[in-house]
Amino acid sequence: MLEFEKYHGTGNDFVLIYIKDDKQHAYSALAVELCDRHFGVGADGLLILERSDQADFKMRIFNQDGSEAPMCGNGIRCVAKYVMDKGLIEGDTCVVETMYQKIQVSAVRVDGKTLYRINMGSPIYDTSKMPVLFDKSEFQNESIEVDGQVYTLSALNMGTIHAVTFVDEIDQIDIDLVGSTIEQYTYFPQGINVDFCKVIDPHTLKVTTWERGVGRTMSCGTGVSASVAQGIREGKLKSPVKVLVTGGELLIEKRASEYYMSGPAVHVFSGQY
Ligand SMILES: N[C@H](CCC[C@H](N)C(=O)O)C(=O)O
Repeated sequence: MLEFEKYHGTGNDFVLIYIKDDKQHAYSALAVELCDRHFGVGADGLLILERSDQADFKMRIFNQDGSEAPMCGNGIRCVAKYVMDKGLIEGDTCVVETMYQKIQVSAVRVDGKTLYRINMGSPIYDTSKMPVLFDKSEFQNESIEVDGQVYTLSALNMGTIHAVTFVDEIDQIDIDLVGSTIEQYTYFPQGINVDFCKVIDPHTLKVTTWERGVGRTMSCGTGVSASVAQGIREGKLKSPVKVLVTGGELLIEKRASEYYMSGPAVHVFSGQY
C-alpha cells in the first residue's frame, strides 16, 4: 500500500509521495502508472520527497511520461506546503535540494492568503550549460517556422530548459502542434519546454506552456519565471510581473539578478494506492 497526496499549484497537478527509507524505487514506471488520467490517479507529474544531507529535504520530479526533470517551480511550492503543514519543519522557510540546485521556499501571507515564495535564482543563457545543440554562445531570437508561422524563440535555463516565444495572440495557436514540434526540434536533443507569451502591459503577462514529457499544462512555474526573465531582458516587461496562466496567477519579482516566484499550493486529497 502506497500513501500519497494529491496537490496542485495553479492547476499544475501532482501526486506527492514522501519516501522515508533510503531504498531506491522504480519512480519512472510509478510516475507513468500514477499520473495516467484514466487508469491511475491522474497528474502532470510525480513528486518524490526524500531526506537530504545537504538541505532540509530533497525533491525529485518525474513527468507524466516517466522522464525525470531537474526542477519544478509549481511542485516545489506543494512540497513546501506539505513539509510545513505536516510539521516536518519548524518555521516558515525551507531549503529543498533538487537536481538543479538547492532552492529556498518561504511561506508568506498576502491579502489574507498563504502563498509560497521561491528564490528561482538567475537564468542561464549560455548554450554550453544547456542541452542545446547550437554554434552560438546564446540561443536568442532564432526564427523557426512551424505550420506556416514563424516563431522567434529564445532558450534559457530557469531550473529546467525553456524556449520562450512572444506572440500577438496565444488563443489562435495550435499549442499541441506547435509546442510538440518545437519540443522535438534538432536543436534540443533532450527536448524543451515551450512557453507562448503575450504581453498585456509591462507588469502583466499571459503564458501558456507546452511541457516536455507532459503536453499542454495549466501552469508551469519555471516556464513563467523563464518567460518573465526573457521579457525583462528584451525590455518588454518590468518587475514585478503578474502572470496569468490557465490555472490562476503567479507573481514574479526580480531582485538584483535573482527571480522570485510567489504563488499558491493546494492540497486536494490524501489517498492510498
Ligand atoms: N511544471 C514544472 C516544470 C516541469 C518541467 C518538465 N516538464 C521538464 O523540464 O521536463 C514547473 O512548474 O516548473
